[in-house]
Amino acid sequence: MHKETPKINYTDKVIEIKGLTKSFDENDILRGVDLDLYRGENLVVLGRSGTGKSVLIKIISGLLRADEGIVNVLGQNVSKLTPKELQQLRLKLGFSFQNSALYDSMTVAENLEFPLVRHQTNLTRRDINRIIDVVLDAVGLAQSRDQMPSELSGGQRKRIGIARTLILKPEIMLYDEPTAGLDPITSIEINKLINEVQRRFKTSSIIITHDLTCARSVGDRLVMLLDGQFQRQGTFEEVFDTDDERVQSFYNYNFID
Ligand SMILES: Nc1ncnc2c1ncn2[C@@H]1O[C@H](COP(=O)(O)OP(=O)(O)OP(=O)(O)O)[C@@H](O)[C@H]1O
Repeated sequence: MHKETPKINYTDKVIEIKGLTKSFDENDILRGVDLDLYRGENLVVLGRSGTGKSVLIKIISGLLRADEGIVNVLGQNVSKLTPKELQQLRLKLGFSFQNSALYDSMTVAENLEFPLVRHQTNLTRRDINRIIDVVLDAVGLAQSRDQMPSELSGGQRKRIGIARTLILKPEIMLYDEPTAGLDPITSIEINKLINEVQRRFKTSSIIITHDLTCARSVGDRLVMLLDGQFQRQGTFEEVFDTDDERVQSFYNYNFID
């Protein structure tokens, strides 16, 4: 599947990382990472298990501190922010994580309302309903407003999780393994949704995935973390057009059942 060409502003960096290092005890995980995310772009981050992809996302969102290097997010140096400033910045980041579970005792609409009224206290009931309708429509689940999470399929729950993230209008979306645990057809629907979110909400996104079908269908650009650095980057074809065995084995592994 080829995506429509999105509007990407290659002069406007929403994330800029230079020389980032991070170790845990003797374990050097990130060894001088440079990375840019441009406004409007879907950037796919590939890498084997344990290479530090989640650590990178945690550093971007200020949950972990870098040892060295500069991490600028929406023009702010993350390591220099006060806890309050960091909290403000995090509101502009939307997290779609595997474990971002819905509240089982609340309807879909109540699940969506929860973060909204927590962070925006001046909304009327009519505003809240309108915003819920917009995000439900965006994820194609307008009819599920009053359903309970237990009545939804895995793919539908994933969609509602994304809707709940979109409700605060994030500038940057961070997707961690968006298709993990989903069947191939549902995965394709989620890939389409990621592209739809990019187009409709003008978000810039980092998508961490091992799923090469996902990588190919959502990524405007791909980077691969190898031995603590981004050593391959470009389109899907550019990243995999190499004799580097580490890259080839990553590719081949994906297509072995
Ligand atoms: N808080 C921590 N303390 C100590 N070690 C950590 C901590 N967080 C991560 N690590 C280590 O850093 C390495 C990279 O972890 P990370 O979770 O970023 O991998 P990943 O690339 O996201 O893997 P996966 O694809 O399996 O999710 C692992 O060896 C992990 O054990």
